[in-house]
Amino acid sequence: MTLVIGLTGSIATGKSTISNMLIDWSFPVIDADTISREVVQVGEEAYEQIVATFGRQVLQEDGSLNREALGNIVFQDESKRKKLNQIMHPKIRKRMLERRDQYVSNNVELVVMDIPLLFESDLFHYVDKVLVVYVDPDIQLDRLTKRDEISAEKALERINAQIPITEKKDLADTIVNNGGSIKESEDQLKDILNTWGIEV
Ligand SMILES: CC(C)(COP(=O)(O)OP(=O)(O)OC[C@H]1O[C@@H](n2cnc3c(N)ncnc32)[C@H](O)[C@@H]1O)[C@@H](O)C(=O)NCCC(=O)NCCS
Ligand SMILES: Nc1ncnc2c1ncn2[C@@H]1O[C@H](COP(=O)(O)OP(=O)(O)OP(=O)(O)O)[C@@H](O)[C@H]1O
Repeated sequence: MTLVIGLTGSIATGKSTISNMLIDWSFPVIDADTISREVVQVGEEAYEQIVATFGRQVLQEDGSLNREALGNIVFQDESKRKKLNQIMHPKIRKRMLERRDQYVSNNVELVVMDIPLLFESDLFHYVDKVLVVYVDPDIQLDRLTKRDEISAEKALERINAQIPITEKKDLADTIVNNGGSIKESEDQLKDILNTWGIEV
């Protein structure tokens, strides 16, 4: 039996930091952000639909997607974000589930699905356990502005495009509180996996 863990959080709470630990321990991680980049490669169906919907203003000179330009549009306008989600989410979900099913049919012990919008997109049905990477909202804002070198205003646009991390915390099977040191988070993660019968 494969245990399927849904790893989530909100923007900049530390999902990648935690998923990198799992990758270092050789557990398979299926990353929604990586897949969201695959499905918009030039010539893919989602790419064509994005150009048809948002116009060539969201392309770079070489024709590839200008992520910053598209981000500036969709994080300022919920109806445009919904349009983008309608184009991309079914395709991201399909690829993620195909990869999950491959791991399950190979009977691996554990597979992790790293999905920022696990709750927003109702994807928690596809996993056995939900692990939320939590930090207090003030730390989230501080880390996001520093990591992406953006203003608090821009950071809040992105934060407010998701369910608040304080609410996700209550929906989780368990949380890693990533407000302390990386080592403290790693210790919490090891304990959680051990509780779920996975040796690290
Ligand atoms: C708008 C885009 C082009 C901006 O690209 P950019 O490189 O700046 O950001 P990146 O993709 O690395 O996402 C960073 C974080 O933003 C948040 N985020 C991304 N898309 C969304 C969204 N539609 N709604 C809410 N939050 C989002 C997530 O926390 C994600 O981890 C891109 O985020 C995108 O294509 N989004 C739609 C697909 C999607 O929902 N991806 C999220 C994972 S399923
Ligand atoms: N425990 C920690 N202490 C200090 N800084 C941290 C800690 N964990 C993560 N960070 C930093 O906080 C920022 C956000 O972390 P990370 O990129 O892992 O978040 P994320 O949830 O994957 O973000 P996104 O939703 O954008 O994909 C990064 O700059 C990271 O280096």
